[in-house]
Order: sequence, then C-alpha cells, then structure tokens
Amino acid sequence: MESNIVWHQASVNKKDSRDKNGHHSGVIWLTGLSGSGKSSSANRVNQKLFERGIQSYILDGDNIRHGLNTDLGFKPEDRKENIRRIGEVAKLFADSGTIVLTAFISPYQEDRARVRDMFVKGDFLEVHVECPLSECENRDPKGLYQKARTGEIKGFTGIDSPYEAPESPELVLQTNAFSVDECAEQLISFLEKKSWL
Ligand SMILES: Nc1ncnc2c1ncn2[C@@H]1O[C@H](COP(=O)(O)OS(=O)(=O)O)[C@@H](OP(=O)(O)O)[C@H]1O
Ligand SMILES: Nc1ncnc2c1ncn2[C@@H]1O[C@H](COP(=O)(O)OP(=O)(O)O)[C@@H](O)[C@H]1O
Repeated sequence: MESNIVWHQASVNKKDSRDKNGHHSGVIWLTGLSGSGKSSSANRVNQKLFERGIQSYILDGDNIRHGLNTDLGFKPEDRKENIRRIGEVAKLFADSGTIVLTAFISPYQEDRARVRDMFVKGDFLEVHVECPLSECENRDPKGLYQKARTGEIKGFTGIDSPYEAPESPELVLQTNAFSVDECAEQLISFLEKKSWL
C-alpha cells in the first residue's frame, strides 16, 4: 500500500448518518447458487424497505460485472477479487448510513469471512439463499445451467466449480419452500428482531 497516504477523518460520521436516517446500517450478504433467488429476494426486500422510507441499496453480481468489475471473470482469483471489491463498496454504503443488500454467488467461505472481518460485529449479516442444485437447474432463468452442462460455459458454480455453503449464516432463506414474498418477510422480520429497523 502507498505509505504517503493519510486517512482523512470525515466531519459527518456513520453514527450521524444513522441518526439522520433513523435506522441501523450494514450489509445483508446474500450468498447462494445461480438461480437460487438472490436477486429476486434482494429486490423484494429493497422494495419493502423503500416503502417504509428506509435508506437501502442493492449491489447485484450481474450488474456490477457490467461496470466496476468488468475486468473480472470467473476463475477463483477473479471471484476472490470480485468479492473483495464488493466488500469495500458495501462498507462505504454502510458508512453512509445505508442498508446494503448484496447478491453475489460468493462461493468461497474464505472470501466471505474476509468481508465479514471488515465490519464491526453485527453489521454483517450472512444470508444463505438456499435452494437445491436440481431446483436451480430446473429454474435456469438465464439458460446458463444448460450451457454449463453442454460445456459451452466452463467453471460454472455447482457444475464444475465449487459452492461452499455457509457453515453458520445469520439466516437461511429456503426458496424452494417459500415464495419470494415470504422469504422477503422472513428477512425483514429478522432485521426487526436485530433492531436494524
Ligand atoms: N462460470 C460461472 N459461474 C457462475 N456464474 C456465472 C458464470 N458465468 C456467468 N455467470 C453469471 O454471473 C453471475 C454470478 O456473478 P457473481 O459476481 O455473483 O459471481 S461470484 O460471486 O464472483 O462467484 C451469475 O448470476 P446469478 O445467476 O444471478 O447468480 C451468472 O448469471
Ligand atoms: N422464494 C423464492 N425466492 C427467490 N426466487 C424464487 C423463489 N421462488 C422461486 N423463485 C424464482 O427463482 C428464480 C431465481 O432467480 P434469481 O433471483 O435471478 O436468482 P439468482 O439471483 O440467485 O441467480 C426466479 O425466477 C424466481 O422467480
């Protein structure tokens, strides 16, 4: 790291922003297989938070890879860098008083743990968007599993690239058992229980 750079202390801090917004801030880190329901869940929660006047924002894998992380692919080291950068961006949002929902496969336990360590305890909530691979493959909303099965896409998560499920996530959403709306309600109830809202 460059040694001649000194951290500049902002005059408006995280607590000021939280006080202004009237709620807690932090990251809700959704992790799960492609097609498990990360984006749908994040969007429904964000909509509900918006309607309640909560300051929230979504960082979504597909979208971020069109811009900030356009230089990254799906090799393990690229996924690691993807998650590291998103962790940093999520931290900035949390510092600004925002509840940030992230929707990335984030398949490696080590990478998720590294992001968790960037946050004050309790400000990082890991949510496993759980759905059996067979059901994700059945849904195949983008036709990517089919391409992975025929070998058109190499290194696809769950097919020929690993997914390491969280060992002790703060919350599990079972998207094969509950509707998008029910999952969103479960997450919002959890935020209420944690006094985030
Ligand atoms: N090889 C491979 N493996 C997994 N996913 C792939 C791959 N190639 C493209 N895609 C599409 O990219 C989306 C996942 O991007 P992420 O940034 O979330 O991935 S990661 O967290 O860095 O592993 C993922 O989106 P979701 O389906 O929304 O999860 C896919 O649409
Ligand atoms: N409970 C649920 N939560 C989220 N998605 C669900 C649920 N039940 C069914 N689905 C469907 O599964 C698909 C998941 O797609 P998406 O949200 O894009 O997943 P991901 O972002 O994990 O790739 C969508 O077509 C969605 O309608």
